[in-house]
Amino acid sequence: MSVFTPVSESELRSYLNAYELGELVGYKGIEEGIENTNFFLTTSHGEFVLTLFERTPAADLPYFLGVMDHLSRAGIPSARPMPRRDGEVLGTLNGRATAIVERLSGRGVDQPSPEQAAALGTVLAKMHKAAADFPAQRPNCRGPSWWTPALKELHDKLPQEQLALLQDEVAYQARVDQSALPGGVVHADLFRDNALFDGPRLTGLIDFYYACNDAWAYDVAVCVNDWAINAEGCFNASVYDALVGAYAQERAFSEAECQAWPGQLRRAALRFWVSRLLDWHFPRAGELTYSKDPAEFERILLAHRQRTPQWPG
Ligand SMILES: Nc1ncnc2c1ncn2[C@@H]1O[C@H](COP(=O)(O)OP(=O)(O)OP(=O)(O)O)[C@@H](O)[C@H]1O
Ligand SMILES: N[C@@H](CCO)C(=O)O
Repeated sequence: MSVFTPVSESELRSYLNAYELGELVGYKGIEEGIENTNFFLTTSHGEFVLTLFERTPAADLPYFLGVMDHLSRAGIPSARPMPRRDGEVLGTLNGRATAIVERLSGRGVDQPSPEQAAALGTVLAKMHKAAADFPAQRPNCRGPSWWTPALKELHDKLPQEQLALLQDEVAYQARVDQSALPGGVVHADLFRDNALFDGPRLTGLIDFYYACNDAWAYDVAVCVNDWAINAEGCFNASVYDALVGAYAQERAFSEAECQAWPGQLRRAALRFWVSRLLDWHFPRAGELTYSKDPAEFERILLAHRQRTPQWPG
């Protein structure tokens, strides 16, 4: 259950006075999601999602909401933030920074078909191109300056073998030159639960709260690790081919990206292995939600270190 901050009907009615979204018809807490408090809202004007930001740093919210707004205006299926009467997209409710965005149709997928993976690849490449003129910048907060102290924190929690693997991978990543890779705004967390589908049609990209400026190939690698590789580290060849093939058709990888591809897959695996280890060993006080299994990403990283696929093409 992920309603960390309850909201009463009267609090919500009063909060909605700041918007031009009509009368409240109903609302319901959303159980999925482990970072923020989310509600589905129905008003006389339509369907929306209300988010009370619990963990996301307030200073970054204008960037995230700006990216969503920019992309939805460019025809990418991301939820448009609803402006308040004063023109702002952020408000405060029960002590939390709060936003209302449009509710997108569709549902997440657990086992994507090649068709759905291709739809994701196409939209991801379009998203990268559409955000190329987004003016604001935000560095990736899950890079070397984050995982180096994270490993120190984890030092006493992990067996020597895991620590050695993590340290070796961090050392490898430090030798990779990212500067030659083209990039821009990336989603950076586009797992299966952050894409909504209606059958084969991709109807929504959600949860832009790790979006940042980074290499585009890294964003593709984050997707591949979750969409095309199972928890044992085995590739699903048809999903992989469909995803990267559709991406490449929309935006071809440069020579530098092709060469960097194996390292990007490893970087993406390292990032989520470390964040899951932190969530596992240092759960939030009062946490009621489950932590995701860190070992999945250990296996994925090991698989990449043993036999990484080259970029097809
Ligand atoms: N704009 C939207 N349209 C439709 N459904 C949405 C929208 N935003 C969120 N949802 C629903 O709410 C759920 C939780 O949202 P989200 O994934 O953003 O949660 P979170 O707690 O902020 O992040 P995380 O997934 O990292 O835990 C999603 O799984 C989806 O069902
Ligand atoms: N997508 C992440 C959680 C949210 O950042 C994971 O599966 O570890």
